[in-house]
Amino acid sequence: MLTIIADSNIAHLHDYFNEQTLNHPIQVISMAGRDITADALQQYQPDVLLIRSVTQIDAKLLDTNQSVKFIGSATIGTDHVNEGYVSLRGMRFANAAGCSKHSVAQYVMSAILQLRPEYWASNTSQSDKPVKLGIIGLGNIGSTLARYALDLGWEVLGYDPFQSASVINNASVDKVLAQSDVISLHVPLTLTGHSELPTYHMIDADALAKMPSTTMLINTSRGAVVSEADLLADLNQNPERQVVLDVFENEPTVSAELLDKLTIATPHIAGYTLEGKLRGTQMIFDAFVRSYGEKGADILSIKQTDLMADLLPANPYHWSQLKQLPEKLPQFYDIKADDRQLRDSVNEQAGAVLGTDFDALRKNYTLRREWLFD
Ligand SMILES: NC(=O)C1=CN([C@@H]2O[C@H](COP(=O)(O)OP(=O)(O)OC[C@H]3O[C@@H](n4cnc5c(N)ncnc54)[C@H](O)[C@@H]3O)[C@@H](O)[C@H]2O)C=CC1
Ligand SMILES: O=C(O)C(=O)[C@H](O)COP(=O)(O)O
Repeated sequence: MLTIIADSNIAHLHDYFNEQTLNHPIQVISMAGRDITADALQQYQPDVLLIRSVTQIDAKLLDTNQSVKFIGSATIGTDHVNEGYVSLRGMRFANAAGCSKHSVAQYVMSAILQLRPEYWASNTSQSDKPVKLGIIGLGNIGSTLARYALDLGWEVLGYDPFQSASVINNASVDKVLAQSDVISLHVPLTLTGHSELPTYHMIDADALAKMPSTTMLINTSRGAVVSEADLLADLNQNPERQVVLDVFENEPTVSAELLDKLTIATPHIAGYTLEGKLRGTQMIFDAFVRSYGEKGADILSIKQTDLMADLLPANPYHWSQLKQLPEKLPQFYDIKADDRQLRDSVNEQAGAVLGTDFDALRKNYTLRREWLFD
């Protein structure tokens, strides 16, 4: 019997991980990601952990455990996982790189075009001053976002010191900060000692001072990439600055003082489309199958399966159609509705959105559809 502990927010968990798909006796225990603790591991002795971003994988969770062999995170980000520790313990780890890259890029485009609809027409062929979109981090999401921007004829100013120079990786960080109309952050959260150029607080008072107050800032990466204290000070000085946050430094708690000053704020749902979440599950399922396959039939005999196509209903959302009819944007994605829900969740007494309410918004989120980029 194979025992799996899984975050109950993993989309279609039981469609993927069951005795038919795995051709093996299993028990799947699903629980809130924050409840996957050392005590839970002690109680169930799982072979496999399937998590999302809210479960910290570290010595505190695993030091006393000897049963876990595979950990799969159905997320792009891995800052919640101490990969060095996992590897030292001989456990295998997989994430879902790129799973929601279009979803996040579409969230960013929705935010920009909702706030500045005139940008639909502001392209290199129709204007001598096209929109300049600054992108920091040009991996899966940043480079996908660049494709949407270039498709609208915008200019991309991109900065990623770990990628080769290219048509989109074409600027210094200072140039991105000083010359962009909009800056969107797509870096992993990295800390001093773990990266040559850590991203923790990369947007601080110095960086904000380099950005004209007309520059919009969008953060969908991780909250701590932006210093919230410095952002608050900047917004007090430049109340006209438009700031869009999907992630927060003290997540799942969000300060009402900051929320009041943001133009759009959403509860970490930029990647929450049906496709984005399902792809995340498919990717960790595939990694699990590969991982156990390598260990040979003595552990499991697993049938390969690709359920995603079967589980997805027909998709009526085409980027090419939206470009023809920009007024349909709220039907494609009504970002303001997500913003309202977060603001309605403020607990006035606490002066904040409480963690439990933030988590509930995410758990009960109606997954959007990812537009077809054709
Ligand atoms: N809000 C949401 O719902 C979601 C948020 N995310 C976040 O977005 C992040 C980025 O995702 P991907 O693009 O798929 O990751 P990725 O790993 O494909 O790309 C990240 C890029 O950032 C670059 N980078 C690293 N340090 C940098 C620095 N100091 N300055 C500039 N660039 C730097 C890397 O070279 C890499 O090319 C994830 O790590 C995750 O934290 C991901 C999915 C959904
Ligand atoms: O993939 C990532 O990285 C993300 O930020 C996820 O979309 C976050 O979703 P949860 O794992 O917190 O459900």
